[in-house]
Amino acid sequence: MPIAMITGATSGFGRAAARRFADAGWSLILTGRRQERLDALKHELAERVEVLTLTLDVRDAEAVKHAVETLPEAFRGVTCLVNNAGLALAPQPSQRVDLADWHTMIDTNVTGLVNVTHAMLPLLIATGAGASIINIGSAAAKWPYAGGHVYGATKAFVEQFSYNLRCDLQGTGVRVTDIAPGLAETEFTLVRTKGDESASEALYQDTTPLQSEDVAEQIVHVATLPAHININFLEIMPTRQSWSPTHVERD
Ligand SMILES: NC(=O)C1=CN([C@@H]2O[C@H](COP(=O)(O)OP(=O)(O)OC[C@H]3O[C@@H](n4cnc5c(N)ncnc54)[C@H](OP(=O)(O)O)[C@@H]3O)[C@@H](O)[C@H]2O)C=CC1
Ligand SMILES: O=CCS(=O)(=O)O
Repeated sequence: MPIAMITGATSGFGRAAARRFADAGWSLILTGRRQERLDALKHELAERVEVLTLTLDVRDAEAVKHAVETLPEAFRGVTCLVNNAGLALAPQPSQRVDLADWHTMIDTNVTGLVNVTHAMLPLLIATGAGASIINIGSAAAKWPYAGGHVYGATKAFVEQFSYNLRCDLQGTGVRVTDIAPGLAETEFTLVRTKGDESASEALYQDTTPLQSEDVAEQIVHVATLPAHININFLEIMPTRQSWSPTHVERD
């Protein structure tokens, strides 16, 4: 059976992708910091598929390296790495942001993603044809908005890193895709606002955001394409989201 390793499997897209991969019969390596959520997901899925959970903070390069190096033999033949763990913080304008929040986004969305990718490359290259790395970027990589500051910039990194990685991996059979969702209803806004449930509810109210399952469906679709096909970039928005005009300041 093919194996998917998913970072950030305790919530949102990552958890939905775990369920969707399980529907397709894939074995799973599920990671995140919240052990109890990993346990619950393993309990849910382990009757159907093989599941290994790793309590892991992607920002900790040594811990990531050690976890990958000590993967049990049965889980080393990874077919798909889903680099999904990530977050936004500080929805306020740059001039009112705590520097620590910018660092946390960079440490997670950029450093964490490269930590996991670097550790996993030998395994994915050993798998070869049909293997893939799916990086979860964001529409915020391309479309600026007030309060997007470092978050959008980290996702622009994810997009360009994905393309550059593709160049290096040419000839190995390993594919690379940046999936860039727009507005999606997960715990994302609760994290961004540090627990403001009313702000989270207000953002998704009276519209039709993407759901985790919509993004999970695309992740599994990309991972299960024939080995000769590489989707480079896949931006997904709700039908009810499009682009705003630029803002003009007036007296
Ligand atoms: N929702 C949206 O509108 C969009 C989200 N995205 C991106 O999708 C990805 C998933 O977000 P989403 O599902 O929406 O949000 P959630 O908050 O629901 O899930 C985020 C996941 O990331 C994990 N995570 C966060 N920090 C770390 C860390 N340091 N180490 C390990 N795992 C971590 C969390 O696990 P735990 O806390 O247990 O560690 C959790 O499982 C993110 O990269 C996000 O930027 C992109 C576009 C749109
Ligand atoms: O990546 C998340 C989507 S948005 O909140 O930046 O639009």
